[in-house]
Amino acid sequence: MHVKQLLAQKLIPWQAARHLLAAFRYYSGRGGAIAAAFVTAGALFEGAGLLLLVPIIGVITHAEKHALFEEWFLAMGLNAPSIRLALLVSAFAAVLLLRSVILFARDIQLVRLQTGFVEAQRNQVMQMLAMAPWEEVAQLRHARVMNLMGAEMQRMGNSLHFFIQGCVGVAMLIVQIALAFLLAPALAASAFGILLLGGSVVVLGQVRVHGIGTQVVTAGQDLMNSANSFLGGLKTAAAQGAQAFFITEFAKAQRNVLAGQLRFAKRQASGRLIFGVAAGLVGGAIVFIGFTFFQAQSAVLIALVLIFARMSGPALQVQQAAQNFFFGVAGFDAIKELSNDLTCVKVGETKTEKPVRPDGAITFHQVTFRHASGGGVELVDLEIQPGAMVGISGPSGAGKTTLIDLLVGLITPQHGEIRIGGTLLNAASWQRRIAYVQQDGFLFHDSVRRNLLWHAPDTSTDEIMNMLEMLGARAIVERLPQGLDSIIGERGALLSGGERQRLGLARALISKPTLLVLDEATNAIDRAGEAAILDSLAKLSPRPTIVMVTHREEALTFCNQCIYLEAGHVRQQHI
Ligand SMILES: Nc1ncnc2c1ncn2[C@@H]1O[C@H](COP(=O)(O)OP(=O)(O)OP(=O)(O)O)[C@@H](O)[C@H]1O
Repeated sequence: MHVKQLLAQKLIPWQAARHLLAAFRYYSGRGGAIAAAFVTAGALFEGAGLLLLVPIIGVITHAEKHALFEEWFLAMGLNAPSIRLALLVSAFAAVLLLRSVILFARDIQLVRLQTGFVEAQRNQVMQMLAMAPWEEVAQLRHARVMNLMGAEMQRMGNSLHFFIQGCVGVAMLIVQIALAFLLAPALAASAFGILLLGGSVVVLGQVRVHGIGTQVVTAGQDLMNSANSFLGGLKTAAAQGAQAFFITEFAKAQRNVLAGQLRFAKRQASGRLIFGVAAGLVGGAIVFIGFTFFQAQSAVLIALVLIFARMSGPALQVQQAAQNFFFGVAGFDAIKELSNDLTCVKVGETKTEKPVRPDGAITFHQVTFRHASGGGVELVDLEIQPGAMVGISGPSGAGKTTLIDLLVGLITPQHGEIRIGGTLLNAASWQRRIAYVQQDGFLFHDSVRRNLLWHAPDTSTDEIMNMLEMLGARAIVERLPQGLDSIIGERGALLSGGERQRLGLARALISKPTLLVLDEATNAIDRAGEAAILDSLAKLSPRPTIVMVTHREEALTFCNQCIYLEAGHVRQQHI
């Protein structure tokens, strides 16, 4: 009834566990078979060591001889106890040595598999995120991804670690049980009867921890979200003296994580307590039942007590492993959930495409794209000639960014079509010729040089400096302590907004794009500076096609095609 109830209520996540183990088996392949061989060998050597204890105790206590070894000793003509003991102890030491070597190799192989699997999962998620359609990625909470890549991956790794430990424990138990039956079948059977009865109830009651695991996943995401918001809004909060809000939010999220972890730790500790008590009771029961009902030989009785005492280790290991495994499976659930939310595109599907050379015009024919919110663009007709400088303007929410996203292939038209030189836009090949600069740029915590060469690693220092000169950024870089090799902080935090935008533009131009897209990419630069940059862009020869979104009238004077959008429709177009 108890088991049925657990299955019906899905308190134990069998399916998630099966998925995790299937993924692990697929990953580990031959390495898994090697690990299994080590685990088995380790358990067998452990058993061999225990088995040797019986004659050793027999010789030491001058007790009854055990038939298993006695026949062998007689056949070899070995009768002196000291010789027998020397032989047995040497064999015991050799077995222990071999066992230690096997356990060493086993542990290394298991850690290799476990960490390798986590690494493979991380790479897979990264690839999934990088290749998924932009509309889907745009909806993801960053905190969810960060929490998944850090804490949940770690927990999934732990879950596997404990699964492996559980397998090791089971292998040890099987050998020890076999040994107990070999030595005294009837006595071992009665001891196991007691053990199985109590053990199954305890184990099933104790592994119901998946709910706690899921609670910790949610709490972890909240914690990460809180930390993200804190870092993002720190300057605003500091300027307004509102840091207390972030601190309270963070503390609340942290309390939830701790509460989940504490609940789990309590469950674990109670499991250990129950096992401690049970182990003592079983040991006592063996001695009592063995002596009273089975008149067991003392050497066998001592060996059995030793075996059972040793079994409590692996048995506890199995129980705790099951708990930790199901607790950590929630981490794998979170990864699966993310992959369900994203459309998977294989890397191979895109890499083979040749970059498109848009010798002809870019044409939009009756293009419509509506976001889930209802905003977007509708029935847009456009033609952009190669080398044109196009300005897109319109009020906030008019659909300018949506139009740009369609142009660069981040989203696909729900109606109508976009053609490049007469061929339907193929995002994978088209995007390799595009440089896209946003308002807030995309600078990472690294040197100026590495930020600029992100897309064109072979560019020479001279070329970089010329480009910076053209964009009025040479002096900015020369002022920095290590010039091009100066670190510019997280998202370029050590530079001004205008300086960041100039570097963003430099990076775009260094990649020599066919289409340069500027989404309010110069709005933080003073008007004179912006005019100088746009003038330089207009004079580029050969000039890429430039499409820029801007709110500034002056910027539009540099364009030879202006598109005015309103409520998702092209209202005016001047060529
Ligand atoms: N990912 C999205 N999901 C849902 N709605 C969106 C999404 N992106 C944009 N929208 C909505 O679509 C409309 C057009 O947005 P878009 O970003 O294209 O406007 P915009 O002209 O670039 O505005 P702004 O000048 O303020 O940047 C807006 O109403 C916006 O709320």
